[in-house]
Amino acid sequence: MPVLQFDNVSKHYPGGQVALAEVSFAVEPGEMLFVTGRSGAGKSTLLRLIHLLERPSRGAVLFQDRNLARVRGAGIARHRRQIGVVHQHHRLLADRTVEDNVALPLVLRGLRRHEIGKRVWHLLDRLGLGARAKALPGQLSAGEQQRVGIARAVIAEPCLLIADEPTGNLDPALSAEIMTLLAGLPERGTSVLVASHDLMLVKRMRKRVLVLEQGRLVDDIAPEELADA
Ligand SMILES: Nc1ncnc2c1ncn2[C@@H]1O[C@H](COP(=O)(O)OP(=O)(O)OP(=O)(O)O)[C@@H](O)[C@H]1O
Repeated sequence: MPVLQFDNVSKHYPGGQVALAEVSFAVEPGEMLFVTGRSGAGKSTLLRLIHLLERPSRGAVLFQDRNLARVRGAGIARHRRQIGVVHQHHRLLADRTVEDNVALPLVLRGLRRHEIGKRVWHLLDRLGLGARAKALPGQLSAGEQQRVGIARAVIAEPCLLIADEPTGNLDPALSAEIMTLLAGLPERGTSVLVASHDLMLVKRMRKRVLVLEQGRLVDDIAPEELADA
């Protein structure tokens, strides 16, 4: 069963702007893929539909075989808890330590303090952030801040991780590092969907690539096709 499926999805914003037009694709458990395209191609809209910040004008978005059109009210927060989100700007809480920021999704799920501490420290260690656990976000470099943002997004082991331009404000070397982290970090079984306009960087990752052009899905490139890119 795909973790995520877009079935002929169109999105028109009020005012008539067509952001997505008849987009169909499926994402399997554990798959990593990129969505790329120029500014305005519809990448953010696609992610916003998954996170229920927008609703399709036509067609259906299915998450684990469930049509999201049926998810309403309190179900929206429940749905969002199953998805990890990495933002372009990390959106960490400035007055909380790295450790507390990463712990937050587990605190919201009501896990015991001891269990939270264990999981947070284990993940921070894997990310090379162990020594920064007690620092405030403002005391970290941009790359470190983004790594903390990723840690927070994956700590609760979501079945889907989505990232909108996660390297938007980082230099090329750091961008590659963050993309590699996104590809390798999630537990097995977590699917990862990353929106990025940086086609060169995306191609180098050798993963499946969806290409959007003015809201249309014009290409769905398999990793094998990128072997010589
Ligand atoms: N809230 C909105 N109201 C009206 N039009 C919108 C809205 N959000 C996006 N759009 C339009 O929909 C189209 C797709 O926008 P979207 O933000 O999804 O593209 P994008 O590929 O993520 O672009 P970028 O890389 O610049 O973030 C654009 O033409 C945009 O102007």
